[in-house]
Amino acid sequence: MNDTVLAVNGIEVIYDRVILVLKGVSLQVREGGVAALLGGNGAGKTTALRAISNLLRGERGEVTKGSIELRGERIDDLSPAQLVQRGVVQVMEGRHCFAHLTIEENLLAGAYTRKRSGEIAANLDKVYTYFPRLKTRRASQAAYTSGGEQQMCAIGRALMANPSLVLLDEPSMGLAPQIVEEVFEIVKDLNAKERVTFLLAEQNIQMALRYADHGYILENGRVVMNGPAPELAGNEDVKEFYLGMGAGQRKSFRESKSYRRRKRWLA
Ligand SMILES: Nc1ncnc2c1ncn2[C@@H]1O[C@H](COP(=O)(O)OP(=O)(O)OP(=O)(O)O)[C@@H](O)[C@H]1O
Repeated sequence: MNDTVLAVNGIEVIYDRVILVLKGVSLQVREGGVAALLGGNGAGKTTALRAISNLLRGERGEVTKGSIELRGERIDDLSPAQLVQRGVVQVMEGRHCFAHLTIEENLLAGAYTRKRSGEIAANLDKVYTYFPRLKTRRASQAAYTSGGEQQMCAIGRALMANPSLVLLDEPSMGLAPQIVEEVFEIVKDLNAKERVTFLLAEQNIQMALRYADHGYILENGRVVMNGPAPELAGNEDVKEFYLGMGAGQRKSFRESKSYRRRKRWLA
């Protein structure tokens, strides 16, 4: 049985017609899974998510090769709004709540694809069940809530559209470790109880690998390694280069010892 919900097949992304940022990225996300796209600053994680949710055009970016499929159907030409209708919602990096609206108004803004008020009320209740902090802060203006609450609001707002696949860009950004953990625990809960599939982009590789079931390590626009999360977390190269557990500083993942050894094997 093929349980792949999202398949990205060898995509190339170019910004401003000349800046080649993704150089043939492929990945799969299975239905009900939590996949993590991992890598440092500028690796191309956000670009990959923008390509999937068709948000590149506003950035003068373009997918120039490859294809993207949702449950076996090409979605490359669908608008972000059509993607939301199909259950694909992106939570952008940096939270992007409407600062002057209250938390509840922000959440309701995420329900614009829903027509029935009963359904909207039920979704709001569901969001408050998963994010009790948001319920407490429902009447507060988003600008005056904490970074963690704003991140929760951004995820909650995405959930108001009843998504089956959430693309979550750097949920840990700028948050204290304890709050990051709280956010990831909620993601885990939503995944387990609501069967929401997640593709998350993260620099916090250690944390992401604790919650994801599969990871893709992106470096300089290419997937340099992928595998089940526990395997990646235990991998010597990953530990050495990304988790800071090895000796010495390396400039690139490609320089870590066994990666080079493996390349020779594969050559
Ligand atoms: N709109 C743009 N125009 C030109 N180049 C861009 C644009 N957006 C991103 N880039 C470049 O693409 C590369 C990948 O950026 P991207 O934001 O996808 O990386 P990232 O892995 O998400 O990193 P970060 O965690 O810092 O956001 C970087 O070199 C960046 O400078």
